[in-house]
Amino acid sequence: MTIASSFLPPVPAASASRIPRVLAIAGSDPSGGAGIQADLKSIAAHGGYGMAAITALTAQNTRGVSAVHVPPASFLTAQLDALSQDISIDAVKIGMLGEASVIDAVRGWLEKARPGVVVLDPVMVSTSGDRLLREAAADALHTLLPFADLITPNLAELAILLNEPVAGNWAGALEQGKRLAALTGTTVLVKGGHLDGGSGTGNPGDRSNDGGCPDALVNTVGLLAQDLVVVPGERVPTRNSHGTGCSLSSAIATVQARLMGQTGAGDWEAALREVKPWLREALRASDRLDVGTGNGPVHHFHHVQQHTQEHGQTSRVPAEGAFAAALRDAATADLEAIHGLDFIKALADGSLPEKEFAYYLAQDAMYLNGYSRVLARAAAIAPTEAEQLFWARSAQNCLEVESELHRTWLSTRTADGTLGPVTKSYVDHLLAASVSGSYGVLVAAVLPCFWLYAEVGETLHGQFLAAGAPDAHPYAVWLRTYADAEFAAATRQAVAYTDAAARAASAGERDAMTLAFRQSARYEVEFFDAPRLHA
Ligand SMILES: Nc1ncnc2c1ncn2[C@@H]1O[C@H](COP(=O)(O)OP(=O)(O)OP(=O)(O)O)[C@@H](O)[C@H]1O
Ligand SMILES: Cc1ncc(CO)c(N)n1
Repeated sequence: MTIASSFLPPVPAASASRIPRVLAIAGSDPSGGAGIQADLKSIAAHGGYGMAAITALTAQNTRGVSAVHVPPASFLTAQLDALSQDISIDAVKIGMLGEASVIDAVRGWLEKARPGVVVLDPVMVSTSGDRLLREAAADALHTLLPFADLITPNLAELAILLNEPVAGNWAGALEQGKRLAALTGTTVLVKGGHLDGGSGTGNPGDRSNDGGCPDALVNTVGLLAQDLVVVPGERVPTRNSHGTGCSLSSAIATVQARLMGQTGAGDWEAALREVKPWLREALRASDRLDVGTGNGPVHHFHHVQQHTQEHGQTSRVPAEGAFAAALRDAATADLEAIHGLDFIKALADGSLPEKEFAYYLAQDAMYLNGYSRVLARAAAIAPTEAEQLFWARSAQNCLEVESELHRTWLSTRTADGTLGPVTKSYVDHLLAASVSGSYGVLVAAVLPCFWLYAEVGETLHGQFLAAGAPDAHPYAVWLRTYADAEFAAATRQAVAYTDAAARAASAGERDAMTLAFRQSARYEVEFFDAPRLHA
């Protein structure tokens, strides 16, 4: 076998849906947010098969780089040769190179292997401000640029590559991008991550300004539909921007390789438009990772459903809002049943006998006393202080409403003070949920009293207003106060906490939550029907 033929990769089987094989030639970030670790996650997140030839080892975390070790460049060549002798590589992403000998090794390999897609992220300085490329290696890097199909410098790297001051604004950065494209004959992606779009503090890792975050593709040789394609983007207010550059370049390389496989031609603009929203959501979801105390990593797999393990069985964690939406669906029939009740219809049109209204008020006061104790129990076992405070406040509110009922509505009425059968069953059900030991089951059980009450209130209030809010209506005062904006806000909060509890729960616990919620929703119907039966 000749030396040259040993570099010829096996002919790939033609298939439109082939998984792109993407090689990252980059440094290691042991904290997992940047470097090859980020590259492999990004490649996988875009459906590629990731490979990694390591140029350098760094000792770093989310606060900074404390040491860099560059193994002999000949060993990098050995890694690269091992890959290209065996595997067809659809795309290469190049990241941290460290020093000139490494750059020479990569260039030597690219000359032989000629991969179809080469994206070069000219990594020089980390987010934390630490050098990842020796100053003396800048010239060597220039010799590598013409081998790239896409170069992805940030604003500082763009300036260094051109030997110019850092652009003061986006227009200046685009001009620099054009100059670099002309100089290298390559397409340049100008990244807006470091633009100071608003109230940012200017600290290296602080992206917390409120301007946009555009990126732009620039070239001068007709590889794009236009010389300049600006892709606008929303700026995510987070300091978790560690590795955004690495993640973006690997993702683009992967999508470009996929497009090449599907259509035979790449499309940088399409690749960028696909990757940018993914990166935005990865930044948005970064808090969920809770990694490190500095500039944390982005959540590469934010779009993948989380799973929980229970009794050796894996179950899907519902997407945010999905559990609450399912509960709401389950309660639709109950809500319709409530609106069909004689009690509600008569309350709305004013024909409700006073005796039934008085019964309802007296039972409501008794119910609220029990409900308040159950809410206090939710406060006691709440997982966060915000939730503790919310349930404690709700418990207090209930007691205040109860005493208000006695002070005003009930003081002038004669109502039977004995606990009615529906009130007793409903409160017993809530008390059972409160000793179930599950916070999720407890909050699901108390939710219908917020949710259905708020929705019934809104409908009745709306009907009352639509009828011209007649003062002569016997229950006018009651109906006027029924729809309360503060209560509606508390209801939304209770729904959100229940949804979050469901996402943290096991599948079995979620089922128990659903059951507890449905039973309470049923009791809401019966509670409104009780005056007709028991007054
Ligand atoms: N706060 C943010 N909100 C939205 N997008 C962002 C934000 N910060 C960076 N980006 C995007 O991340 C990508 C990388 O841009 P950036 O200019 O940060 O590169 P970089 O400095 O090379 O990254 P790194 O932090 O990994 O060194 C770009 O697509 C940019 O638009
Ligand atoms: C290994 C490595 N490569 C690139 C970067 C740039 O984010 C980093 N911090 N670490």
